[in-house]
Amino acid sequence: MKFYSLNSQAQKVPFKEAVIAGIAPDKGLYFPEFIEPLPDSFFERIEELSNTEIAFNAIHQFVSDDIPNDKLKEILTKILDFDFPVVEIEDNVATLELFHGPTMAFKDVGARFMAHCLGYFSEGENSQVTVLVATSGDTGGAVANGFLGVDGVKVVILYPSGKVSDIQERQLTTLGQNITALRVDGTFDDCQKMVKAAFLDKDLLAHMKLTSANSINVARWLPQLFYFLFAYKQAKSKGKEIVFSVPSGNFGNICAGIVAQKLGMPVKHFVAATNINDTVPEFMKTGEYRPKASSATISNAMDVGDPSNFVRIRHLYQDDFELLGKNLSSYSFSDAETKKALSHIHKTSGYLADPHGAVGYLGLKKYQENNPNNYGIFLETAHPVKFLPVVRKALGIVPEIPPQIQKVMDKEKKSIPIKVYDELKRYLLGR
Ligand SMILES: N[C@@H](CCOP(=O)(O)O)C(=O)O
Repeated sequence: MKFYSLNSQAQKVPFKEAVIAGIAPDKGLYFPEFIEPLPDSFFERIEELSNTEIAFNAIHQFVSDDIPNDKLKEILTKILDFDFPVVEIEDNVATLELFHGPTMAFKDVGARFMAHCLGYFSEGENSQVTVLVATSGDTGGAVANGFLGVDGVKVVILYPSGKVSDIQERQLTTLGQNITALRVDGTFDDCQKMVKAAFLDKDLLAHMKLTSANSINVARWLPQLFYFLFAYKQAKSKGKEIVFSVPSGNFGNICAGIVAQKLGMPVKHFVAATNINDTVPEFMKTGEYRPKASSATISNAMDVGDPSNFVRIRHLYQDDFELLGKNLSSYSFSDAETKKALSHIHKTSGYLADPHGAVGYLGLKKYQENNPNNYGIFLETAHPVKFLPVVRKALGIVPEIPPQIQKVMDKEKKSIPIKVYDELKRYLLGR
């Protein structure tokens, strides 16, 4: 298996090279040269398989021989050491909880997988790699946790000042060691632009090896497809067609879900639910992709105006707008609607959702208005405690702080303020 750049399909590279580079030399996102469907028997007996076995079957073709099978299984066992339960909320509405990992957000699996891959690839090598990552909230903490203390790796996290929750900020600014946080005076898109500018900067690249730990990196992106398979394993016995509603910001998670479908997993439809940062819902209405500056919302991890992975989704449908529309719907919701949904879900089912999950719920309900009788699963991408003030205000409830979060609560936040790309470059070059 090789990966090609979405900007030019000429030069193909193996998994290892794609992971180490993060992004292709022509700045395109890497994409697998084929997606081989898994045998029917895999889906027939998925309920008998462990999560590690499911993940191994799904990811093996992409990793090929770059990591030996035993090592790959060992990595998967380590990173999948928590639960991914599907919880029923209403008739035909359930949620897939992806927040039981160390930083309580769905990024934990991909971040830890990538950290282990890089760790394996750099074994016995005496080189240093700098992992650059832009975050609108959850990626930063997961990457900081996943890469903490990994030899030969320095992590630099860029986050938009004042636009992530207090707990998210603590998760990415308090660990120290090989992790540094840069507090950017701007939006997530500004952070993401600076990271991409660094990959284009020949002068910088002459001095250091850089890679990305955002979902543009295939080792961060692809493991997210496991979630959809784990959900299918739990929901299959319902005997109903499944609709997945995915709260979406940078669109890596939903794109991985579509890869799971390409692997042969039965899915009726995908819903990409966004907050008011509605670049994709607008595209699905008009066929025109018009990125815009992101606006701050209470579901801040989705405050993205130019989602990196949407280009991969378009590629999966050969840029055929009609074909895409048959499999994917996209709706956007305001903060007022999100708060109302948080409260509605809690009142009617007792379930405590987070603002991102609430947007996913709204997307699913909207789809089900015209498409009843399917079984809908919306993804709960982060634990509600990460958005304490929002949940407290909307529901008057203070969720109990789990130990994973408690351990960062009293630590001192440390970050370096920056405004423009030159400041990032100077920091990276130690000038
Ligand atoms: N929602 C993200 C934004 C970056 O997404 P990624 O999946 O590409 O890392 C966040 O929480 O930072």
